Amino acid sequence: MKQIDRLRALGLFDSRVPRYTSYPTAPVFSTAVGAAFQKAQLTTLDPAAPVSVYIHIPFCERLCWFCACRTQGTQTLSPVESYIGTVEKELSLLADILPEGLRMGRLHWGGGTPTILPPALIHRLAQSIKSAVPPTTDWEFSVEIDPTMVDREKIAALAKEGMNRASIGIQDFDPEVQTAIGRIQPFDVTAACVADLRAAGIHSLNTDLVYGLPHQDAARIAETVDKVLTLAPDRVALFGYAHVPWVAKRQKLIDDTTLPGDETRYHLAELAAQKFQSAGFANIGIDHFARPQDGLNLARNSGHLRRNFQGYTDDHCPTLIGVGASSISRFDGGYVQNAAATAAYIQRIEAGDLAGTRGHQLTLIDKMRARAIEMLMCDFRLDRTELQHRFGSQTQQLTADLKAVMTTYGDLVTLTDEALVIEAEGRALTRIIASVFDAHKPEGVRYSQAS
Ligand SMILES: C=Cc1c2[nH]c(c1C)Cc1[nH]c(c(CCC(=O)O)c1C)Cc1[nH]c(c(C)c1CCC(=O)O)Cc1[nH]c(c(C)c1C=C)C2
Ligand SMILES: C[C@H]1O[C@@H](n2cnc3c(N)ncnc32)[C@H](O)[C@@H]1O
Ligand code: MET
Ligand code: SF4
Repeated sequence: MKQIDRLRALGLFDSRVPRYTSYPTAPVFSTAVGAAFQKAQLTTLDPAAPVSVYIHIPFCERLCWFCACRTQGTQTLSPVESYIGTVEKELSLLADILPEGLRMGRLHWGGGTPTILPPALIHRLAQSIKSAVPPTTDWEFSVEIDPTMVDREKIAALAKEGMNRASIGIQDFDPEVQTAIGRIQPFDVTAACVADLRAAGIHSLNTDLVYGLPHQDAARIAETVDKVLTLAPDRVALFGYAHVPWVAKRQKLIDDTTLPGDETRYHLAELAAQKFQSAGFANIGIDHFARPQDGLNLARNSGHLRRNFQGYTDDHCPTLIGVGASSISRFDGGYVQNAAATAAYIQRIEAGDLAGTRGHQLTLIDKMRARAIEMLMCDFRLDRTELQHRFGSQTQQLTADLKAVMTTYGDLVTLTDEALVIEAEGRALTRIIASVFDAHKPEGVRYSQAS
């Protein structure tokens, strides 16, 4: 049987499984966990362990039709300015309850489009964050940047506040693909943005690409990859297009008859991956590539690669504090998500409350399954020895799942007393294999395709 037919028979094109940027995944969160839990977790943080901070900016000037991120369109700055005022109030609520001496090891601004902020607002927001949670001396500050919505002044403002990593959205350079996703982004504009970021001292530059977009074919994705290579990024994310118009309503603007079929989609991903490998990039997890000396590859090589809401990371801070509408915090005890709609978030903060509305309290078994799934997503290897060391006899709970994986995926995986390993030919099935260890699969949630 051809490899692709074998993968098809095992459900590659029919399975609908999460991307496991957390376990349990966000759709499983319940309203039983909210602001009270958030407050309890924040007040009891260990001040000696630096935290990561994520700031969500849910605004874009343009709304790309393919995009599944939580964001809203705006043509004026007034809602953005008033939102930043609310974020500052949330930061001061946090400062009131966080333990004395706590430091920020990582800061990430995402969205939406953080670069919709003019320089004055960039400075204001950065200062408010630093006064709520002062940075460590070796902190990292990364920002998601839309090359069509940024200029030298904004980059200079971000660099002055300490930005040392950046991630730019590219998706695809082909004009017909860009038209079909409602996102026009000339190569020249992107290249100028990259030059400005490098001149500002960015040492780790990521580019986001998407395969499976309307009208994409082998020649077009190959040309996009060649153009991306001329920009010399340090990291590349190559996401499979998630067509979920029932979640992201704006995707209804995409004519689904122009989407590449399952096999084409698979070959587009393979082709792009091969080109990045030939250019010297290392494979990172299921959908990232990194230069050998980039932190992401160093983390992978030393077994320190982790998965969080932004995808793969070398962040080692145990706690993530999410600030802004819909942002998710991760504490040792569990996850809390702020009110998702911007209006509801503003109402909560302006009333003087924390904005947590949904979440999940982690049991010991959840933590073990979370780590098992993270290891498969990061290393294609579930290290039984590590789990045994951390979770003792609880690991027996995984025996039936390990057996089920062996029965179904047979020669694509290897099971020993030390580890379950997904072999190279089986890696396309990683999300599906990880889902065997998911004990919280929700009823009625329709995830995107697994390939
Ligand atoms: C920044 C971009 C994206 C974020 N999520 C997605 C992208 C591309 C993709 C995505 N997330 C979800 C789905 C649907 C189910 C699936 O196919 O896996 C898709 C296509 C689910 C999801 N992820 C988060 C939440 C809250 C949900 C539930 C759906 C919803 O209510 O939106 C977590 C989450 N996703 C993103 C962020 C910034 C985030 C946490 C704050 C962005
Ligand atoms: C933050 C990054 O998420 C990716 N992104 C946004 N929407 C989708 C989607 N529907 N499917 C896959 N990737 C997506 C883009 O590459 C963006 O730059
Ligand atoms: N909004 C930016 C862009 O599209 C960053 C990636 S999408 C959150 O380029
Ligand atoms: S891709 Fe970026 S710019 Fe486009 S809608 Fe999504 S967040 Fe906004």
